[in-house]
Amino acid sequence: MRVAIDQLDVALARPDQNFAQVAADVKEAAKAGADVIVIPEMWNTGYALDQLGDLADLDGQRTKQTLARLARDNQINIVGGSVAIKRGKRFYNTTYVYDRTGQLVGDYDKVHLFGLMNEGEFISAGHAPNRFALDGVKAASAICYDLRFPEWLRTISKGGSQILFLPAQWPVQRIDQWRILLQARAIENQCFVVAVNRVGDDAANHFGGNSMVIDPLGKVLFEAGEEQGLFYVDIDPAEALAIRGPIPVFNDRRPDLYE
Ligand SMILES: O=C(O)CCC(=O)C(=O)O
Repeated sequence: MRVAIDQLDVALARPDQNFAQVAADVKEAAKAGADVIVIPEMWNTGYALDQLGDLADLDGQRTKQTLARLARDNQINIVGGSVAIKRGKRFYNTTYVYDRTGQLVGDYDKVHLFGLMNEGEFISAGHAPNRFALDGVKAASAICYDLRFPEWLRTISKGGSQILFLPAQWPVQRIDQWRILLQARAIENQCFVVAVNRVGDDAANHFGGNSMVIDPLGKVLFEAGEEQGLFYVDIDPAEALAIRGPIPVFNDRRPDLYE
């Protein structure tokens, strides 16, 4: 499976510019033979939280139409990062996943909201996991701060997930924690981790990229630098299944003791 990492710079409060960038990147990734492209967190608006009333995507309609068409026209699976949407009277930080036929196969509202960026004052939390399959490969996804909650990533990885996708806007000053947490989640859940962070700045933060692909033994297969770009990594998702035989941590769990 060829994974395209779309380490883009999100233009704050400029959805039109960001939609154009994502469309160009999806087309380029498909031309390069990628099977799936992964986009960062909140790529439509950035963390323009106080402007969501004007900027959030109503029911995710624009995002869903755009990603469905891009997936189908370019025959590529899309893990659509996340976007700011409005549903009813509330705002959410939401992922949409499309397969290469243009079918919506997964959606997810970020479960753990990040107080340090005042996210919970503006956005409502989700309650449900996002598990899906792309080309027959089982996968799950979460968003940014969710990474700090091993219980949640264990929960969503149950059921044989071979890849965990994690779109993010993770500031540069905590990038050392990002690396260690991503490796730990890969090892403990015996799955590939594909984590895609943005680059650039908003009013409060500098984002350093460092998007990563990690194998189920915790080995770093790829780590980007700070530059904006599309990066490609080939992985074999069957490796996640192979290592579960000798060390069957999912079977050896003792939920009677800790759940
Ligand atoms: O946990 C962190 O350090 C970063 C989290 C974050 O930036 C987010 O969830 O948007």
